Amino acid sequence: MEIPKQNLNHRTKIKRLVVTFKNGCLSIRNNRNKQIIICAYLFVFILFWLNRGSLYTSDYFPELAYSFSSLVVNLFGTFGIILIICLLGHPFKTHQIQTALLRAGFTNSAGESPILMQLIEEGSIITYVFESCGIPYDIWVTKQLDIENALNIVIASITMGKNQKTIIIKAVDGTYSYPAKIELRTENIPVDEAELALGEYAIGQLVLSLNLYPHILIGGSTGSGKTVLLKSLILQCCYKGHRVLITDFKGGIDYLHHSWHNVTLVMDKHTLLESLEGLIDDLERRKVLLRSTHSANINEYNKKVGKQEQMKRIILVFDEAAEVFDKTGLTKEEKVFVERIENRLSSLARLGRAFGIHLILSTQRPDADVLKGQIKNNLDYRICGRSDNVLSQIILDKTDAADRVPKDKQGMFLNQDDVLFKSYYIGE
Ligand SMILES: Nc1ncnc2c1ncn2[C@@H]1O[C@H](COP(=O)(O)OP(=O)(O)OP(=O)(O)O)[C@@H](O)[C@H]1O
Repeated sequence: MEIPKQNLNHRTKIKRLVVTFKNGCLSIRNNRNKQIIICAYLFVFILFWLNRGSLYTSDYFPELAYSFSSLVVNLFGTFGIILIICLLGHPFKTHQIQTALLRAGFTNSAGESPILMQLIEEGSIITYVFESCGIPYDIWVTKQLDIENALNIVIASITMGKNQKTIIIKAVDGTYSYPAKIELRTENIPVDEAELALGEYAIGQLVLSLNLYPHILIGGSTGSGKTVLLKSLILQCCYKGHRVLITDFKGGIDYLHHSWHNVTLVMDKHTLLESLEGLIDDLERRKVLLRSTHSANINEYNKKVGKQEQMKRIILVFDEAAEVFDKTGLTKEEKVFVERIENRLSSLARLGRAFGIHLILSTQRPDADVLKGQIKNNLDYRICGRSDNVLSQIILDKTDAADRVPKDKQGMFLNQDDVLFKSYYIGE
C-alpha cells in the first residue's frame, strides 16, 4: 500500500521544527540520559573551541585561517546543538506512528497528521503525547477506533493536556482483551469511604468519588449488565457502612437472597413514597445539624463530631427506573401518585449532595417519559452499556457507546469521560 505523503508548506515545516525543538528542551529537562548527551556534546564543542586555532592553519593568512576555524566551530556548535535537541524531541517510532495516522486519514483540515511529542512505555502501558495540530479533542474521541486500528493499540483514555494543545493517549497493546469476568474482591474496594470502584479498564481500576459525582445514571439495553454493576456498587456501599435503599419493582429477585447489611428493599409504590418522605425528613434533620456545626457538607460535619454522631451516607438505588416512573396506561390517580414520587426524588437529587444522600438509577429507557428533566439533570455521572445510538445519546449526550461498547460482551460500559471499562462481577 502506498504511504500517503504530507504536503507541508514551509511555514508548517518551521512550526513543526519549533515544536520539536521545544519538545526536545522539555524532554532534556526531565531526562537524565538526555542531559548527559547534551553535556557530552558541549564538552566536545568546548574542546574544539579551545583548539580552534590549530584546526586550520595557513602560513600566508594566519589571521584569516583563525577566523575561518572560529566560524566553522561556532556554526558546528550552534547547528549541532539545535539538531541534537530536535532529535531528542523526536521520539523513537515517530515516523512510523505519524505515517500510520496519515494512512488512517487522521489529519487536520490541512492534511497534516498530529506530531508525536512523547512516547513512554511503562510495563504494559503506553502513553502517547501528541501536539494536536488543530484537531479538536472531540475528533480524537470520535475517531478512537480508527486510531486504535492504525496504531494497533487498545486505548484506555484520551485526555487533553493542560495547555489544551496536547492530547494524551493512554493505551495498551492491541492484543489486549478484557477478561470475561473480574470478580469483586475486598482488596478491590477503595479505602476512601466516598469512593466506589466501577470496574477495570485497560490500564487499571476505574473509581468514582461520591464527593465529586453524588448521583449516577446507568443506561444499557436488556442483559447489558446493569444489575450486576448495581450489585457491585451496593456491596461496596454495605462494606463501607452506608445505608442502602433498593427500589426494584421487578419483584426483587436479584436482591432478595443477598443477606446484605443496612439494606432495605422496596418493591411497591406506597412503600417507596413513604421511604422518600422519610428521607426528606432525614435531609431536613441533617440540614439543621450541619448548620449548627457550621459545616458545608457531610465530610466537614463528620470530621467535627465524634464517631457515634457521624452521619452515614444514604444510597438510593433504582433498578429499572421505568418500572417506577413510566406513566403509560395508568389512571389519573395513579399518575398523580407517581408525580408525588417524582417530586420527592427531584428534591433529594437537587439537595442531597451536601447531606450525603445519593441516587444511583439504572434504566433501559431514560427518555423524557421515564425520567423527568429535573431528576436526570442532577444525575451527574453517566454510564452507558450496550446500546443503540438513541440510548447512548440520551445517557452520554453522544452516540459513542453504540459503537464502542462491544455487542457480544456483558458487563462492558462507557462512562462520560469516554473510558471503556468492565464492571466487577458479583454472582449469587
Ligand atoms: N461484569 C460482568 N462480568 C461478567 N458477566 C456479566 C457482567 N455483568 C453482567 N454479566 C452477565 O450478563 C448477565 C445479564 O446481566 P444483568 O442482569 O446485570 O443485565 P441487565 O442489564 O440488568 O438486564 P435487564 O435490564 O434485562 O435486567 C448476567 O447474568 C451475567 O451473566
